Amino acid sequence: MENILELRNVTKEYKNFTLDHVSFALPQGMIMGFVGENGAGKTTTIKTILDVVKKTSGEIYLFGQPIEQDSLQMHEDIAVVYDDCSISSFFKIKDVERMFKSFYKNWDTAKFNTLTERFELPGDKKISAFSRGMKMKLQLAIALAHNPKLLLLDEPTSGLDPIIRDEVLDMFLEFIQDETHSILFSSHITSDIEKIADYVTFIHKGKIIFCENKDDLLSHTGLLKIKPAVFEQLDHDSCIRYRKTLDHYEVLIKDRYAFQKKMPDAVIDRVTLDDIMLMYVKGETL
Ligand SMILES: Nc1ncnc2c1ncn2[C@@H]1O[C@H](COP(=O)(O)OP(=O)(O)OP(=O)(O)O)[C@@H](O)[C@H]1O
Repeated sequence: MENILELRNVTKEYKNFTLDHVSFALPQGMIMGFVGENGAGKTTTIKTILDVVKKTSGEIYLFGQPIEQDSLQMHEDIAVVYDDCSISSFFKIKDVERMFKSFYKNWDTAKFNTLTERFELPGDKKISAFSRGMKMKLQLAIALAHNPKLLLLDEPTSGLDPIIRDEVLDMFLEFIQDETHSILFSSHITSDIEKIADYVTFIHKGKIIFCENKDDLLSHTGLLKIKPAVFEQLDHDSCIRYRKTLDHYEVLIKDRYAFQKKMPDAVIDRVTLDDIMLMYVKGETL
């Protein structure tokens, strides 16, 4: 399987923040969820891929080729959606259509119209009168209407109500159906990532903590609650992080099936992405 996007040791140094040797690969036909707390470096990573932010060092490969500096802003095969809408607030939908039609060779007016209708975006209002959710839907319609191969989405579902969010997630799944399209999307709504992502990449303070197959991650990782006496005897290799509460310990277990064999009586709970992130950020290593 080819990688549609690959970052190798990408670094960006700001005064008070460093994107620190970020490496991960997104295979063709896959969706990668990009998670991390506020200020972890998700937007900076996405902007670095697009060369909107100049990387300090490292390599980025798109469609198997190293990216050419300054050539990406209007790349036909890439669409970007940021969490803030930069389209002129004086425009109406027909102006947006006219502008993007002139930018993109592969622009599909029929698709754009179908999407704006599906999203119930009003043709008679200026963008300035659009709600946050409406602006997000407009950006998604633009992104999908120029038939890109790679979608880079920064918080694409924030501000959308649950019904539209569900519809948008289904559209993302439709988008990758032919196995030649891929999506990298950052989100704080981890249930969205659990629902549609094939891979999860977790960034913390500018460093990649893991990039894993989502199903493997969620099925193998487990949460163990134990008394202090049992905690003292734990095999360190099985544990990722632990937290001490008033009367017991919570331990994030790397492979709950292997661990269960070693401790058949242990009760190991399934975890969510939120549990995993919380333990990595707040927990301690053994
Ligand atoms: N132009 C800039 N100059 C200096 N520092 C910056 C600049 N842009 C971003 N940063 C810093 O880089 C860090 C990472 O920011 P970034 O926006 O990438 O985080 P994020 O993971 O997308 O956060 P959020 O989830 O809140 O959107 C922050 O500390 C931010 O202040």
